[in-house]
Amino acid sequence: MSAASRPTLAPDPTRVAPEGPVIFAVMDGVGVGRGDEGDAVTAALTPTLDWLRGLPSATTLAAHGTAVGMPSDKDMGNSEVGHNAIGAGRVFEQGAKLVAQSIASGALFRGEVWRWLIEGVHDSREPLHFIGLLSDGNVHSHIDHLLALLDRAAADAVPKVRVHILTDGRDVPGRSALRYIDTLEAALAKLREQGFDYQIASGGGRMHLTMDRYEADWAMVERGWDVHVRGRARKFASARAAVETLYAEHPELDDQHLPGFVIADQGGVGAPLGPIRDGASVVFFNFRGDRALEITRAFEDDSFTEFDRSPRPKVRYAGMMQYDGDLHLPKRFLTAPPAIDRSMGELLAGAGKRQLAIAETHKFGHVTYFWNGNRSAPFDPALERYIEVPSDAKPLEQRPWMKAAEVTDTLLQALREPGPGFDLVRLNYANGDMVGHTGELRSTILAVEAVDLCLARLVRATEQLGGVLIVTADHGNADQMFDGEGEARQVRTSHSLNPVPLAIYDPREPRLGPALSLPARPGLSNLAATTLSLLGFAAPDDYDPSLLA
Ligand SMILES: O=C(O)[C@H](O)COP(=O)(O)O
Ligand SMILES: [Mn+2]
Ligand SMILES: [Mn+2]
Repeated sequence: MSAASRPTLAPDPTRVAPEGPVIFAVMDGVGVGRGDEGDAVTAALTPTLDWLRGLPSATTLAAHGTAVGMPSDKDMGNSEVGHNAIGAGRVFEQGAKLVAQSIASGALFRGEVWRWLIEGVHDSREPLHFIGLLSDGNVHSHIDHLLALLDRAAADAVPKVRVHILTDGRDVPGRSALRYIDTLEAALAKLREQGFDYQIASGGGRMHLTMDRYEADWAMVERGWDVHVRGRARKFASARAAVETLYAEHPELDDQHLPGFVIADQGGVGAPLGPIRDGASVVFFNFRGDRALEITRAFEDDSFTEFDRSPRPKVRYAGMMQYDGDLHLPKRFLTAPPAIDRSMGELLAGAGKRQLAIAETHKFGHVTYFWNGNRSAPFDPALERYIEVPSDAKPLEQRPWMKAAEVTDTLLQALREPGPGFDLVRLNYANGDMVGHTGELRSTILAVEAVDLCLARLVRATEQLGGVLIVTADHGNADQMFDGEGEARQVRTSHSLNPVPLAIYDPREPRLGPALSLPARPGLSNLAATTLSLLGFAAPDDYDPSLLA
């Protein structure tokens, strides 16, 4: 967009921007729990967070369910919807809801992309393949969407379907894969009774294959290519047999980390059921983009060099959604993504303000792509600097400090460079969330403590630079490491439904933080207007209101 056509921001005459930067720190996955045994945030030694939460400007924010555009308040928050709400200052109906609506209204199946996929396999007699995350987590996908697509494929007389399943264990209980496999198998068996050849063809853990994000580990995607496309992995007679065998052989693994497998005919010793060949149609049925972009590029990108795809099948490929609006990935998609426009990043770029976004690899796209409304490119490269601090590929429960210190080092160095400073810093600490997903309580406590050490450095830098510090989170995770109590207690690897903390530290204020004026249910979507206000601007009228009094 040219500078002339960019939306503009009006000044807020009642506010004076600080001399230094507004530093907006997202502690990923650090919610406000119940202070019980499984609350790693309360258990952690966090003197700085405790002090921040004692400021008059501290409160808690809704970060799940309808407050972030999810279908219902039973839905957890997640990084995508959380950072979208933070960045855009409004609540948009998110992928989970848009796909469900489009299926319910039939719009998805009336669209030309669905018809193109179906026509392709009618002509080629190759299967229609579905690849995606098999659970009801509703973070990246929902099994109900897959079931609806299968029914419709049968109604459209597609004779042969192959499903490639990624087991979850990260947005749902750690070992719950069989539940979803049984549901899927029952639906497939029903369709087979009607004469259709519909089968599960391959699978594996989502954190072992296919669903890498932000190019942290391309080898994961290559493993997925081998399993789904080439049909190369250990063979089993059924997905249930695969998962049961892998559970028994690897007592330490949950569903997210299961090795890849293929289903083969002749009771598991014959040919793999579903390699992807020329003429096939392929639907990646996840709606969320971060972990869908790399496999999408492997299918679509002609100048791809990340690994050797040969022989690369010529297929008709579509995503459940478009995953990146700037890069137009994928080219074809079944549901239009939320039309997130005029995010705070775009408005500030339009106002000539300088922004720095920084995180380690695991969360790099959260402060860039998600924050910008699922666009990866800066609005104005002359005004925006995006810094990725490389993550380790090592098990995070063994290194819960992750790269928090390095992120802070790099940030503080950038803030002390000579020349025009940054007006806004967008920062994410991955620890609470990424280590929370391992289900390891002790490691997660350390993860939260590592973040707290960094917050202390941010507090000092804020004072030295004459800035303002905003500390919050995108959703809970570390705050709830168990489900159930007593005998029924289970490790919880997924996010929580808890609210998240908010504190604004402004050393210029007599009570060290601005007075807040809170709506009935303050949420993440109030933070964009709040941030713009701290920077001396009035937010657009359709933004959810600022929390400053
Ligand atoms: O992708 C993931 O790691 C989980 O499904 C959700 O976690 P996030 O929303 O914090 O990324
Ligand atoms: Mn997150
Ligand atoms: Mn998470």
